[in-house]
Amino acid sequence: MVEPVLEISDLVKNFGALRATDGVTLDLRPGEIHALIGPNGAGKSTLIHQICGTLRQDSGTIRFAGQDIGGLGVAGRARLGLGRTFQVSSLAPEFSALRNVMLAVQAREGTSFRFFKPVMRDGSLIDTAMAMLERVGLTARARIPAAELSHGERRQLEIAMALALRSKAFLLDEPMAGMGPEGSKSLTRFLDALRQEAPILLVEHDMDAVFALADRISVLVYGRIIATGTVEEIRRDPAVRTAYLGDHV
Ligand SMILES: Nc1ncnc2c1ncn2[C@@H]1O[C@H](COP(=O)(O)OP(=O)(O)OP(=O)(O)O)[C@@H](O)[C@H]1O
Repeated sequence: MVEPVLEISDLVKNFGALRATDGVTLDLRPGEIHALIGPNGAGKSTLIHQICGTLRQDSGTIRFAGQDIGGLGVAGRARLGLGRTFQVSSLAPEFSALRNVMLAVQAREGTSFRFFKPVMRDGSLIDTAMAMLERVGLTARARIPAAELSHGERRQLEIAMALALRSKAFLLDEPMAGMGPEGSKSLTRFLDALRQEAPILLVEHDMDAVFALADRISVLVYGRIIATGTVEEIRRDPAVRTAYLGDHV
């Protein structure tokens, strides 16, 4: 079998008396979109935060690109190629789309964030960043401050930044949230192509997008994975229908 890019084993996270992650085991394989679905409060965001390092697990292991990343912080994991976009955006809102991507390119190359001026004069950095913006369809918006971009455009910008970091896996937390039907459709097409770049762990409530994109789906309920399978397997699973899908199938 092909080696997974990301391997989570028996992960546990408690918030006081609440077990938000209850023995989660899942993996992400090269080239796939693995969707993580489940009701509100099931623990999806908590899991993503433990993978990217903003929360530490109480027990269990997370292996990424062949190594145990449990001891690394957010920056160390990002340097290894863990690319993420969040429900709450991590963009610098006052900077242009182009400058945000340039900072990501710079971070990949290990240059300090402080030297903005020389960076803006570096033609090759601009070219690299513009190429990323072109990939996500934001060329015409390159000089617009991130704060003035639409919600959908900000999501595309975050993906351009993840591309700039040469991510080996993408963690996407509800990328469709707040998008209109057109935005969702075009983001779905984009994510479909993005999986060739790196596999995607996709947390998403939009079931049209999940069913269109996912190679595998895991269903999280009360911090536990109750089923993992293909779209058809998950649609048919009686426990999943009872716990979550109901009318969605
Ligand atoms: N920092 C925290 N302290 C205490 N409880 C928390 C904390 N973060 C999350 N929780 C609780 O952990 C559980 C899982 O929350 P989480 O946000 O991970 O769920 P989710 O599946 O992402 O939900 P949604 O689909 O609404 O985003 C919830 O009961 C939530 O109230």
